[in-house]
Amino acid sequence: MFVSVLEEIVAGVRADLAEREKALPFDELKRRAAKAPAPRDAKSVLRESSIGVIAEIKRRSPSKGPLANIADPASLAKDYEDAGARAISVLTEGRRFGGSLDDLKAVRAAVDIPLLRKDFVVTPYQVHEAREAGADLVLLIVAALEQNALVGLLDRVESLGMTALVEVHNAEEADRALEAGAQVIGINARNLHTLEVDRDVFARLAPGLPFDVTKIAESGVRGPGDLMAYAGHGADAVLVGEGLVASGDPKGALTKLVTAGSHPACPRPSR
Ligand SMILES: O=C(O)c1ccccc1NCC(=O)[C@H](O)[C@H](O)COP(=O)(O)O
Repeated sequence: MFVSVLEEIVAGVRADLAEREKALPFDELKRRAAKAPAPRDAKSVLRESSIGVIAEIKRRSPSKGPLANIADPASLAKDYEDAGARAISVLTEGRRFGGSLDDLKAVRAAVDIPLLRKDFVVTPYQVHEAREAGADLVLLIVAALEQNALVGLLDRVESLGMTALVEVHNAEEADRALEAGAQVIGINARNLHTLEVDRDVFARLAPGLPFDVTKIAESGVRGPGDLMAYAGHGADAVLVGEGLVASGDPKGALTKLVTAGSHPACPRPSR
């Protein structure tokens, strides 16, 4: 039987999750999450009048292997914040991306802008973990979730005051995201089953989304030209990992993107 990359990742995530659930009962986790400082209003931050950048902390990936030796994620996050990132994405998956919830906690202590827990969230337990670690946004990948689970997790994220970034890669997934009530939709250029990157997916799907849905272009941004192209197709923000962490100068690379995004010649998100 063919097992896709996404299915393999989710199987590992579930195994690791079972260990954490044994170590910390759900009720206790919920109590701790309820005591965390209130989440930031990421929705408003992502709907400013110029295209924004969500800068990602990404050590390695299934598609590229090792990308960057990030010994101090808090310091990288501070550089991102100083360079004008609108939000920071922290990959917390350990096996394939080398991330952790400790990374998220360290980043939370270092910056004030909204934080995304970027992981393969399949249970409510992970949503409360995200809140406890200080996340303001939680990624929900439509391709990894049955519709009932997607609806339940989205509701859980919002009931904790956070924002769900609901990720899609094709028209059917976009319909499912809208039916579930998603208000912030990430269109990922990367097919998570095959790892192929097709930057044209955003241009194909974004026009079919309602104008009041916030649209994030994910993956494949390697420089200002890609950001400008996504802006031309109506993106409110781009989510960038490899193009920053593997550049040798993440702060400089982000500054170039932010400068391009705020240039008068850069198309503005349409409202
Ligand atoms: O990056 C991967 O290889 C990958 C493989 C399987 C599932 C998810 C994967 N990446 C997560 C992401 O969506 C990206 O980290 C994010 O969009 C940034 O992409 P990029 O700028 O191309 O690093």
